[in-house]
Amino acid sequence: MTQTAAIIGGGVIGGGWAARFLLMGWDVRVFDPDPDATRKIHEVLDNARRSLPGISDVALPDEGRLSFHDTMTEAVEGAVWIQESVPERLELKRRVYQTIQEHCDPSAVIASSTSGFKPSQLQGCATRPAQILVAHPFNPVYLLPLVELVPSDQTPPAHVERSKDILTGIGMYPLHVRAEIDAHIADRFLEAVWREALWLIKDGIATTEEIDNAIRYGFGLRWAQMGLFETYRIAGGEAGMRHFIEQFGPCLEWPWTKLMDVPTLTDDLIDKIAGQSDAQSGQYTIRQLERARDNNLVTILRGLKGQDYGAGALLNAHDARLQGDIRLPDDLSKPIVTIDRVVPLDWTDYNGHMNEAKYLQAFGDATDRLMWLVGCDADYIASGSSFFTAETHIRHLDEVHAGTRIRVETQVLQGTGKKLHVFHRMFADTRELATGEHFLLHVNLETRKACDPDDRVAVPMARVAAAHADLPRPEGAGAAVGIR
Ligand SMILES: NC(=O)C1=CN([C@@H]2O[C@H](COP(=O)(O)OP(=O)(O)OC[C@H]3O[C@@H](n4cnc5c(N)ncnc54)[C@H](O)[C@@H]3O)[C@@H](O)[C@H]2O)C=CC1
Ligand SMILES: C[N+](C)(C)CC(=O)CC(=O)[O-]
Repeated sequence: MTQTAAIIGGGVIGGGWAARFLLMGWDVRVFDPDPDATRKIHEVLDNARRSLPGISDVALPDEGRLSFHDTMTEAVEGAVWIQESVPERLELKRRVYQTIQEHCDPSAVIASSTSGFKPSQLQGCATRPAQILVAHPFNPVYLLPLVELVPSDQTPPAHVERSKDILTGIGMYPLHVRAEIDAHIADRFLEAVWREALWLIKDGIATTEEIDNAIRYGFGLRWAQMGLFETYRIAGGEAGMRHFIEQFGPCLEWPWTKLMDVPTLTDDLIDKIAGQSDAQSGQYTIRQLERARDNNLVTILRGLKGQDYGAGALLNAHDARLQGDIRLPDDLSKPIVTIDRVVPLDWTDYNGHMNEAKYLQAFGDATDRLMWLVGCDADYIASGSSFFTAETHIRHLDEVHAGTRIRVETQVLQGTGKKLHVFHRMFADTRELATGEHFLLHVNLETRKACDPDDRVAVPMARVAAAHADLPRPEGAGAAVGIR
C-alpha cells in the first residue's frame, strides 16, 4: 500500500523532501501558509524529476500523489512520516509539534530538518516527546543521500530503527548520531570552513571565487569520494595515519586557524561578500545555478556508482533493492525486458538529446542483463568463461531526451553452441527509438578463444532461443548501413 508523508514547511528543504518522497513512490501532503509554496514546490519538483530518476539504473516506483492542504491537521492525518522544515526558530518548531501531535497518528515519525537544534530541545514541551527526532538532510535533498538521524535519550531504539528503514527505503544514508550535540556532525565542519572563509574575505586575502576555487579544484573533489580521514591516511604515505599525524600534528599549535575568533557580520563585510558573490555568479539565476549543481552532482554520483564507492555504492545497493530478484521470466513467448530506466542527464550531448555512445551503453547493459538471465552471471564468469561481442549494428529511429523512461526488449535470434545473436529494440512507451543487433561469442577467459558454454548457460540460452524462434523476425534484423 502506498505510504503517506506529510511535509510541514515547503521551502528550500521541505520542497526537496517532498520531491524525494514523491519520486520514491510515496503520497505527499504539504502544508505551508506561504501563498507561493505551490509554485516553489513545483519548481523544486521539476528539478528533481529531471535529475533524480536518471541516477538510478533501474526504474523508480511510480510517482506518488502530491496534494496541498490548508491546515496542518489535514496534512498530518494518517501520515506515516511527518517532516517538519519550518524556519530555524525553536519556539515556532515547538508550536508546530503541538498542533501536529494533536492530530497525527501516535506511531508516526515526526522528524525535524533542523540544522542545529538538539532533539531534546525540540521535544521540550511536546505531548509525546519520544515521537520527535532530528532527520537533518542536505540541499538538494532529492539528490544528496546523507541525512543525520539524531535521537535523544527519550527516543525508543525501535523508533530509530524504523526511521532508518524508511530513510533507507527512499534512497538515503541515515547517519545515526549517537550523542546529541548542537549542529550534529556535518554542520560542525561547514561552520568551521564558513568561519575561516569569512576571515579570508574580511582580511582581503581571498575573494568568494578564489575560495570556491580552492575547494572545487582540490580538496572538495577528494572529500566527495573519500572524506577526511581516508584522504589523510593516504597523505601519510606508506606509513599511513600515524605518519600523517607525526608530520602535521604540530600545525595544531601553529596559527593555522582563527576558528575560535568569530568575525562580526558588519554591514561592510556583508556588502563585501554579497558584492563578490554577485561578481562571481550574478549573471546566472538561482534556478540556472541549481540546474548546473544538479548536472554536476548527477555526473559525480554516476561516476561513483561506476566505482561502487562511497555514495556510489549506496546508490547501487538502492538499485539492487528496487530491482529485486533477477531471473528469467516464466513467459518466454515475447521478447524479454532487459532495460527499464530513465535517460540520465549525463547521457545527453550538445544536440540536446541522448548521445550515440549511450545507445551502445544501453544496449551493452541490455546484453549484460540477458547474459545474466541465461546463467552467465558473476559466478559463471569467475569460473573462467564469458561472452565477448564480435559485431554490433545500431539503428537510430527517433530521438530521446534526459528524464525519459526507456525500455529495451530483447529477442534472441540464435543461441546455440558458442553463438549468441541478439536483437534489442529500445522504446519510450510505445515510440521505438533505436534497435541494436549484436553477435557474441562464448569464450574461455584463460585462452581468450571461442568455446561452447557449459550447461549452466547452454541450457537456458537454448530454451530462450527456442521460445523466441516462434516470434516474427524483427524489422531491421540483418540490415546493413544504407541510405533510404
Ligand atoms: N537551507 C538549507 O541549506 C538547509 C536548511 N535546513 C533546515 O530546514 C529548515 C527549513 O529551512 P529552509 O527550507 O531553508 O527555509 P525556507 O525559508 O526556505 O522555508 C521555510 C518554509 O516554512 C514555511 N513556514 C513558516 N511557518 C510555517 C508554519 N507554521 N507551518 C508550516 N510552514 C511554515 C515558510 O512559508 C517557508 O516556505 C530549517 O530548520 C533549516 O535549519 C536543513 C538543511 C539545509
Ligand atoms: C547552512 N546550513 C547550516 C543551513 C547548512 C545545512 O544545514 C546543511 C546543508 O545542506 O549544507
